[in-house]
Amino acid sequence: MSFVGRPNAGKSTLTNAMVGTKVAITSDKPQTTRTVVKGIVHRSDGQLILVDTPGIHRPRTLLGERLNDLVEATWTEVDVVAICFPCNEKIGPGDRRIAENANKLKKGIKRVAVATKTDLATPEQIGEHLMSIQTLGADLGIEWAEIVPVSSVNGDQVELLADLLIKLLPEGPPLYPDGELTDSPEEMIIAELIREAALEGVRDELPHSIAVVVEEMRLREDRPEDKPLMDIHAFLYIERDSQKGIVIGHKGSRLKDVGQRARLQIKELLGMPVYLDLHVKIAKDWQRDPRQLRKLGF
Ligand SMILES: Nc1nc2c(ncn2[C@@H]2O[C@H](COP(=O)(O)OP(=O)(O)OP(=O)(O)O)[C@@H](O)[C@H]2O)c(=O)[nH]1
Repeated sequence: MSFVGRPNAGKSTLTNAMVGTKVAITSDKPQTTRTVVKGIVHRSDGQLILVDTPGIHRPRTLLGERLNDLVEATWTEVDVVAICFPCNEKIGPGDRRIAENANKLKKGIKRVAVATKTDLATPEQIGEHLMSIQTLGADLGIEWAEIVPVSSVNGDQVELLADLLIKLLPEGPPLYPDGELTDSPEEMIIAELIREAALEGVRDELPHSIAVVVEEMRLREDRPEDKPLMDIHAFLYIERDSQKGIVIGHKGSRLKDVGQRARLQIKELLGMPVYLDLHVKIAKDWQRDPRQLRKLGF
């Protein structure tokens, strides 16, 4: 199944809350998610495969177009599409467009509405929000299989959502081995963790300009077996020379801080200490350049 919704609706946070571990990075900047991440929830009554997708938006760059295409391609592969409508924001034209698109999907796909971020709204606001979702469904002729309010931050109703979603899935053999929580390669998760750390505290256009690629990752040689160390070399790409100063900070302080925060997360992921070598590079206007996009994995 797949969570969809406009940027910042809380899709990645909900994916992580359901999987119980961080498989997708999150931030308060819209359009953080750039890849399709699969999170797997293992339960006694079934396996729920969550496909976290980039938020749908009006594309302004080639990257934006590619991301929208990716989402629409995902929609054809799933059994359930759950549209996220954050409770702290009114339902707007963006939500409507997404719901309309979801409605064009093939007949068998079930539609679920998830009212996210309930912790940010009063019970009255949540009530009104649920009514608006109902009305939107009626307007567009969408039959919601469920409408579920949740909070990923305090965990409210997250378990219930998993119960309801599993019931909507067709019966079949498990698709992933027990214990596997994501299908993303380790290098990709690591690059994402670095990007997440780099997004903290940057503003305006800069969050969109940042891309991270892990160039090399290998166990340090000559280490005792019980004291492994992973060497990781990564590049943090930006689009313009003028962005360099902000990312690196005074005497490299900001980059150092980003590296430190990312390193702790990577250490937790890999279960071993990590040496992270992080360099900043310029890939001029990469969001609009097909060649650069390819190089960066889009
Ligand atoms: N208070 C509260 N904040 C939430 C909740 N879920 C998500 N957020 C916050 O909302 C922001 C966006 O969350 P994401 O999960 O990154 O949203 P997304 O829909 O994946 O966003 P894109 O990647 O931009 O498409 C982050 O700052 C989250 O911490 C929630 O249940 N409660």
